[in-house]
Amino acid sequence: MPGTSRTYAFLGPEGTFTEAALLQVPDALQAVRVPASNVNAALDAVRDSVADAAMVPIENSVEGGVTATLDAIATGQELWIIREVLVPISFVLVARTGVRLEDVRRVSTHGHAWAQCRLWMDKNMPGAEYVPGSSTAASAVGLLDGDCQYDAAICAPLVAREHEGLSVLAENIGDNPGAVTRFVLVSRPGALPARTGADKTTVVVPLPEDRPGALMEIVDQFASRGVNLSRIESRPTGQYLGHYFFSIDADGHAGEARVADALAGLHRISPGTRFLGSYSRADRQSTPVPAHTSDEAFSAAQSWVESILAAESLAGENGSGASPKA
Ligand SMILES: O=C(O)C(=O)Cc1ccccc1
Repeated sequence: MPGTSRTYAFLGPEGTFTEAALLQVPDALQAVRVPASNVNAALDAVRDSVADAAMVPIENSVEGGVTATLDAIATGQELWIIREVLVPISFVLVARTGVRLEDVRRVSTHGHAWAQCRLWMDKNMPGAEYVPGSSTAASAVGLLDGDCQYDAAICAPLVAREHEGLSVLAENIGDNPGAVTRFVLVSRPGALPARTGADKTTVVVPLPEDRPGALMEIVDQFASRGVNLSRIESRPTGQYLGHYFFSIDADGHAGEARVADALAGLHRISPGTRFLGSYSRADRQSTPVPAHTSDEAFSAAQSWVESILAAESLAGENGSGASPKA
C-alpha cells in the first residue's frame, strides 16, 4: 500500500550487528524497526504478522552456522529467506567509564562474539569468566544497570560511542580481522524474489533413516544437475539421538530448471524437504551454468522425451505397436 511503511523485526536492542545488517536493506531507514530479545522472538513477530520480515544472523566466517537461526527456520510455521546481507565485524571491549582493564573479571557478550575473540581474551585476559548475553548490544547496555553482574562487554564500536557512561578498554579484539557475518531477511511465504542470475536457494532436508548412501543421494541431486553448494551442515532434529536434517545453500534460483529439478529430486528422496527461499546473493557474483544444465538444455530434453511418448501413444492408437493394453 503506498505510504504504508513496512515493519522489520531484528535481533536487538539497537546497536547489534543485526541492526547494522537491517540498515543495509533499501527501505529500512523509513521502516518501523522492532528490536527483539532473541532470534525466536524476531521470527515469531513475522509468524504472528506483527512484522513483515525479520533480520537474523545465520552464519559467520569464523564460527560457522548460527544454530539458533538454522533450527528456528527449519521447523515451525514456514518462513522464506528473501534477502541476504554480509556485514564485516569488528569488536571492542567496553566497560563503565572509570573501570580499568585490570579490574575486569567477568565479560558478557553474544556466544558468536565470544567465539570470535577467544584468542585475544586468552592472551590478554586469561582468567576472565564468560557471561552469555542475548546480543552484543544487550550485554553492553546491561553494564549501565545498577545490579549488573559482569564488568565488561564485547560489542560493536558504535554502541560504546552512543551510550554515555561506557568507555572502550580495547579495540579490534577479534581474532580474525576479515571476519564477516551473513544475515538473512525472512518473511512469510509469498512471492518468490525475481531471478537475477546471481542467486542462492536454501533448503532443509531431513536425512532418510536406515538408508545407506542417503547423504550421497541428497548431494547428488545437486551435483548431477551442475548446481554448486555453498554451505551444507547437519543439525540434530532434536527428536531423538541420531536423527538429523541437512541445511543446504545452493547456487541458483528455484525458477531455473536445473534447481527446480534438484528440488523435485530432494522431495522424492526426502518428502519432508523444506524450501526456505531463493534470493539474490549479497556478493552479486553470477552463477556459471554448465551448458548441459541450462534451461534450454532441460527444455530440449523434455521435448525429446515428450516426442517419444507421443510416438508411443500414436502406436497404441494405430494398434501397430505394443500398447500397455495389448
Ligand atoms: O549480538 C549481536 O550484535 C548480533 O547481531 C549477533 C552477532 C553476534 C556476533 C557476531 C555477529 C552477529
